[in-house]
Amino acid sequence: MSARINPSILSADFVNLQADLERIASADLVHVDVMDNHFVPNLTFGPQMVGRIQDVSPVPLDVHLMISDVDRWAPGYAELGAYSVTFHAEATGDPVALARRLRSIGARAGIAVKPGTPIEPYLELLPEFDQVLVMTVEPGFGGQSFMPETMPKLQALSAEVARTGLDVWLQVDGGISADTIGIAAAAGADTFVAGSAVYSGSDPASNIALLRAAAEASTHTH
Ligand SMILES: O=C(CO)[C@H](O)[C@H](O)COP(=O)(O)O
Repeated sequence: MSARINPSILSADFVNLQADLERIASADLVHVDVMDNHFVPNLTFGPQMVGRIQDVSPVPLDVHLMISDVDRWAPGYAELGAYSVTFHAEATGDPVALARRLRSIGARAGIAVKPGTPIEPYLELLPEFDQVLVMTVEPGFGGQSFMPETMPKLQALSAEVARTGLDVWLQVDGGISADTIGIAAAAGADTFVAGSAVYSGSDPASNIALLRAAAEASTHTH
């Protein structure tokens, strides 16, 4: 497996964002955390800012919407050219309709689940999605500890992907570091969001390489 590493710009310097985007040019995608201070108790930015990130980013955008009223707002992120748009299962009554809308605009459609949300209702819907994001912390803030109790959800998803042969990426987000990435990879994740672990220290490119190697080593072992 080739592990995808998507740095989260929640840990970047918002005042020097263009420079911090250029420092992660070796990443697969840039993970863009949109928060509305309603769905989660934190606030980042909206479509205008994401549009400018899209203009200058050296890698395509993996937009993670931690917002309410997602049926209204998500299509706009696809329209501005995001490579993928992920919304929370908890924020919509009709995830299939929204995923179809995102795909019709040209974005990859992703569905995310908080740590307390079961994955079983979504397993049979997998053909409707390009990626599933299993949150490994409560969404809202960077720098939290990885929750290993979320791993059975990845194992269930991974088994379903293997059974069906679908090309659905399995993403984890929260507390991913060189110490924890192998746990998620062994459980079936192939796409890894990391904020603190990428932007801590002076060399994000080395951190990305370290995370990629740790994920791939664990996948080959298991
Ligand atoms: O979605 C997020 C928070 O809700 C962030 O992407 C995530 O927390 C990344 O931060 P870290 O790697 O430091 O845990």
